[in-house]
Amino acid sequence: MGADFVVVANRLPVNKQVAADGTVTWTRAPGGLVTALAPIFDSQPGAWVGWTGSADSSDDPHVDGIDIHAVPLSAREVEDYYEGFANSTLWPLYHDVLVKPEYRADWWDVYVEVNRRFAEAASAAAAPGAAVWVQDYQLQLVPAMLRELRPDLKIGFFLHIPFPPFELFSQLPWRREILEGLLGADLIGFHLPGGAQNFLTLSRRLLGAETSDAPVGVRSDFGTVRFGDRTVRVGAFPISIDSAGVAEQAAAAPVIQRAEEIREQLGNPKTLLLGVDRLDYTKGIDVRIQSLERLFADGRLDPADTVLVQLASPSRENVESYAVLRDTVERTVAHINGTYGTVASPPVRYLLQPVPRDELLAYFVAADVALVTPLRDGMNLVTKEYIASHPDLDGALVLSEFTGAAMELDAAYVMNPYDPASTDDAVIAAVTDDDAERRRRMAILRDQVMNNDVDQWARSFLDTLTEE
Ligand SMILES: O=P(O)(O)OC[C@H]1O[C@H](O[C@H]2O[C@H](CO)[C@@H](O)[C@H](O)[C@H]2O)[C@H](O)[C@@H](O)[C@@H]1O
Ligand SMILES: Cc1cn([C@@H]2O[C@H](COP(=O)(O)OP(=O)(O)O)[C@@H](O)[C@H]2O)c(=O)[nH]c1=O
Repeated sequence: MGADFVVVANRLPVNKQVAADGTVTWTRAPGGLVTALAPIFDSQPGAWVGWTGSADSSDDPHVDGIDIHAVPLSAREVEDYYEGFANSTLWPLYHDVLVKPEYRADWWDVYVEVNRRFAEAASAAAAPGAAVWVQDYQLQLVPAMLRELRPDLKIGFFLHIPFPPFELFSQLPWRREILEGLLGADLIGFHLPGGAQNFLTLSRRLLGAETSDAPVGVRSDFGTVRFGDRTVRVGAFPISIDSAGVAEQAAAAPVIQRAEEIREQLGNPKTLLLGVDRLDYTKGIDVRIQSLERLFADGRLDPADTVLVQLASPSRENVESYAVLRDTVERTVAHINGTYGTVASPPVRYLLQPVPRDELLAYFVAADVALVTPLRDGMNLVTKEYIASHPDLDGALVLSEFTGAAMELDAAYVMNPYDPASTDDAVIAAVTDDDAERRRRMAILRDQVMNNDVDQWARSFLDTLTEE
């Protein structure tokens, strides 16, 4: 039978709970993608193909409204496919080579094998003529593998991270295979027109494919690649959040009360700065902490009335570059607190734990300034969540120009994370500008975020994929 709509992603949208008596229950994970696709799953039979997140697990999760197809991964596959090729080769290569990508043929072989398994699971899950939407860099070979198994399907692919230019992508020993894998799709989506443009150039220069010349627009003016006897469309679809949902949750009385409590617990500082990230070297956590140290040293900010809360969620902990980053961040935090703090009031509060949704929203509400300073980031949803949490137009956003979000949110205090002066000046302006200027900027940011939500993202991609 099969489903008319199938999502294929590295991770399944499920949470596992084990009761004291060992009973296991599964719930839908409240992530962005599953929220965006919920109305689509509610209106037609839908399936989701993905990994549970645990190695060597025989878990077979069930949740309401989505037909879950778990793809099990062995411990060795997690090492070679997920930590290896996905996160030690592709992730750094696609993020401006911020750390040196490792090119290993044994990792590549396992990446191919795991992608084949995902393609087979998707093929088994899909009804005749179904729309299948493949997600992200972990699964770039799935479109072509799936097309070979099921030429009847409409296949879409969306890349959630930046797509690099010719000069960087060409380093990859398997560059042709990746492009050919992606070109199995009918529609390939990127966050930004620049990523789509890079893909067109690479298809032309590395595969000799015939490509369109006109600039790619946002949700419009799609590019084309003629590949074999098919024409593949290429477009820009910037992802967003459930803007109204976040705004509503952030305005709830318990969240507001918790926000006040947080400020009180921090000693009611004049300025509360906030960073919220996976602990990833792309996120520029070190950039903002070093800026704070300079601003204290130069006397431009007073450590007695400024607090930075950095919430860092552990990520990819078995990958060495992540361990190195953790060490750097923790040494810098200790240095600033040792130099500029007192025992009772260290200026940097650092938490290395995933923070649950409601608690996170309370931090967004509480913060005077959000510091989003990545060296490179596909979009950065935290940015949009912070904006949606400030209906009263209080709050200010310092935003790196190297995030996808910066294309839409240029009313933020935009900074260059590679330029210490630009970073410091943006932080100071966000902290010291008068209320009128901060509110003027926040009003423009809110207009953009509230009028462009994740539902629009999903619908615009899927409508484009399925239109005749
Ligand atoms: O699954 P993990 O290895 O734990 O990593 C978490 C996710 O990180 C990446 O997120 C990206 O997608 C966001 C939404 O489009 C975007 O805002 C952000 O800039 C990207 O970094 C990754 O792409 C996902 O596949 C991971 O699940
Ligand atoms: C640190 C932290 C984050 N979240 C939530 O996770 C996502 C992060 O999305 P973003 O696009 O900013 O970046 P990556 O996908 O990680 O590269 C966002 O929705 C955060 O609210 C969380 O729930 N808990 C955490 O501790």
